[in-house]
Amino acid sequence: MKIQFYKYQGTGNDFVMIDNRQKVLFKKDTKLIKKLCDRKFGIGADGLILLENPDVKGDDFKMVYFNSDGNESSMCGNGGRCLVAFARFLGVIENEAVFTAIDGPHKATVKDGEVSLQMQNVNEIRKFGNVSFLDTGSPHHIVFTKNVKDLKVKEEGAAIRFSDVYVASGGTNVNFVEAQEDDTFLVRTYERGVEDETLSCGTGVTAVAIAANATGRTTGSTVKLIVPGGELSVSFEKGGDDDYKNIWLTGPAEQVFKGEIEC
Ligand SMILES: N[C@H](CCC[C@H](N)C(=O)O)C(=O)O
Repeated sequence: MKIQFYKYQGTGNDFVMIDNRQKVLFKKDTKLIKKLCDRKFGIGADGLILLENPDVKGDDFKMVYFNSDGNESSMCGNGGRCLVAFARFLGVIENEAVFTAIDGPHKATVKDGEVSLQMQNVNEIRKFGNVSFLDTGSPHHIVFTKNVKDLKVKEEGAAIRFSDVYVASGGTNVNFVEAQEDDTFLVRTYERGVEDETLSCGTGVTAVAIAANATGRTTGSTVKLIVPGGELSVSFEKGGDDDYKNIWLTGPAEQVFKGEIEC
């Protein structure tokens, strides 16, 4: 069977995109999805995303996300932004989208080559000294530290991701953060399900921006995140303590190439 695919990347977080409105791909085929994401034996990507017909009235489409280990996973912020760009390329939307992903409904807008994605509200943030933990559609352990550029992210991230604290609940993503200015942070991320450092993590930088505000490390409601793959921004409204809504993740999302693969 030949499958047509498109390759997208958002600040270096890269994805195989498939228009699955005609049900070309069998979702439970973990082995196939893992192979398609393999950087030597397949197309190569951090994840694979299906654009599907909407289940919810009023939606433009549905998002189904798989990590490169082949397993369906929680929300992908950069992937959601790339999916909106893909839907626009296919003519499914113009410059606005409403869709449903595993973590619920999302709105998105496309403007000046950037995609802004509304993320789920946050109302629970656990804080222990320089560590925070919160879920922005995916779980994120955040370490505020120094000299982030010298860290062994894969090693140190895996140790936390597979620690007793998290392993029973399915693990977590791990973000190492260094303040640059009041409203700017450097972030490097170890991603669950990729089991390596990725060049960017959308739900991760969203979690970092909110944790920075919730712990008083930034006073603004728009935060710039510098990741190895580029720059993203996160804006939000703060209600009461640890109560954040109207959260938007903004950044580039580009088509790299398209292809066909026999599988
Ligand atoms: N690896 C994450 C999902 C993708 C998150 C990331 N690619 C993003 O942009 O949010 C997890 O299993 O929790």
